[in-house]
Amino acid sequence: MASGLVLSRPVTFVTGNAKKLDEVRAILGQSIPFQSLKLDLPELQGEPEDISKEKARLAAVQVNGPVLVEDTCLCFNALKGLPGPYIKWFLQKIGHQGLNNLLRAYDDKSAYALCVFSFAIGPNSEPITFAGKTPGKIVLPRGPTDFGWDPIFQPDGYEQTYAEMPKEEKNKISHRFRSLELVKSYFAEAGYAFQINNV
Ligand SMILES: O=P(O)(O)OP(=O)(O)OP(=O)(O)OC[C@H]1O[C@@H](n2cnc3c(O)ncnc32)[C@H](O)[C@@H]1O
Ligand SMILES: [Mg+2]
Repeated sequence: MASGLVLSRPVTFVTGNAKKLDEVRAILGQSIPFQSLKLDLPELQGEPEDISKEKARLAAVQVNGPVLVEDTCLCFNALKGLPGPYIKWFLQKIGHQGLNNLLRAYDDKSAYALCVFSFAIGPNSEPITFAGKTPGKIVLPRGPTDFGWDPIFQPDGYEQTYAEMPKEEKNKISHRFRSLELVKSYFAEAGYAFQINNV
């Protein structure tokens, strides 16, 4: 077997969010074999990369093996990147309308979606991060409301919000897709393979 990133177990993608898992499955296809585990990991406060890395460390301890996690932010330029990693709580408390209201005092409605994947080989390894970004703007909600802030995010160059787009279209341009492109290149360059009986 060629040397490289040879793991004794497949990677486990750990998330508490079923919609993320659906997208990761659709985007990765057969390119990286993985299993999933539903766990709501505690999250640090701070910079997106640090939050994502810490999630990976905690996940690797729980799984005791190789893990992928991600943390997703929605960043308003007028608010210097906030709500950013705290978007989940803002969305839960004030909803789509409240998020629009936050920007009423500003002409600048531009924003970006940021997804930071982290990969850790195991509980004792330093996680590696992969950040994907999609620029856009915050609009009044349009489209189905089944996934987070999709109805209020309209990516640059599109007339539709993420929620209004066919899933395949979102998955070609999304923050998650862009981050996963980097993950895929990393695994391809590292010569990823997993061998059940090795190690
Ligand atoms: O277990 P984890 O993976 O942390 O799942 P989570 O739902 O807690 O996710 P985050 O901590 O990354 O918080 C991101 C918030 O943004 C939402 N979200 C994530 N990706 C999204 C996307 O592509 N479109 C719309 N909303 C999204 C998600 O539902 C959360 O409310
Ligand atoms: Mg979370």
